[in-house]
Amino acid sequence: MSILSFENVSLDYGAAAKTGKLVLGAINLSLRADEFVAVIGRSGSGKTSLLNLAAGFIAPSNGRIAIDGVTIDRPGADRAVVFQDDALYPWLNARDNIAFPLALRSVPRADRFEAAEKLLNHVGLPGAGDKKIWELSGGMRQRVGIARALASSPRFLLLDEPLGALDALTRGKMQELLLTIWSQSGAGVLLITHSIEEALLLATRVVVLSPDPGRIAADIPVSFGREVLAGQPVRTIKKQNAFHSLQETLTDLIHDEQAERAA
Ligand SMILES: Nc1ncnc2c1ncn2[C@@H]1O[C@H](COP(=O)(O)OP(=O)(O)OP(=O)(O)O)[C@@H](O)[C@H]1O
Repeated sequence: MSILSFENVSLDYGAAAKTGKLVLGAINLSLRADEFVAVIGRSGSGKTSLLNLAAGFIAPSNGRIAIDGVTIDRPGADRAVVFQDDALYPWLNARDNIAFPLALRSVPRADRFEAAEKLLNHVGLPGAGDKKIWELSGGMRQRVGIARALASSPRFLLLDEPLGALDALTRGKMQELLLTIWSQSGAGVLLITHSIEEALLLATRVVVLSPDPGRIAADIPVSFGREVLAGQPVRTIKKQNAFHSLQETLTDLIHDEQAERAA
């Protein structure tokens, strides 16, 4: 089983940032390919920076990020990224957006078409392949973005607030889709979210980043996502005492000075 690891990783954005400020300090974190890790933390605590490091978009100032012991120094097909802004190509229809990573790998057109159709079904958009991007709702666009991320069969899905711009109802449906995809794809998930509730509902571990410099204040195993996958209604899960109590703990860790004390 693949493991994505941050080994003593620190980050400053160097002279270009003109602050010289350490954004992340000595992060040690491992993500197995059967885990769903949600990262929460105050604005500016370094969540997106952490994800960009895992994606290989930026390099650490110290330490290293590795998959199965091999250092990551660039983006790769083994890691797929989905952002809040779907970043789809407006000149391509839904099917060709999904098939794009396969076209880059010179997969024959008929095979790309077939794979994209399967992925459209998988994300709940059967028959939508010919749709133009501007014909799709925000939720549908994120579904296409997730399908495109899955097209390269990544070992890790790196999700930066992918549901942040969606209305509550759509977000709820998409949360369940993310869980299903995680359980079926065999890819590990690293999810950045501002929603404590979302982190608790989806993740197998919730990591709290505290700021200045960003460091891990808590790393808490949770299991509500498995209850969702087993068909337990989300509203029932959210009523559990255990859910409330973890919600409070995480809120305190993020908003109180406890984060600093716990580090
Ligand atoms: N490209 C960059 N150049 C310089 N500084 C940056 C850059 N990107 C982020 N920063 C700084 O790094 C710190 C952490 O930013 P980051 O976006 O990783 O935090 P975040 O926790 O994701 O924040 P938010 O929740 O607001 O999205 C901030 O102080 C930010 O200003």
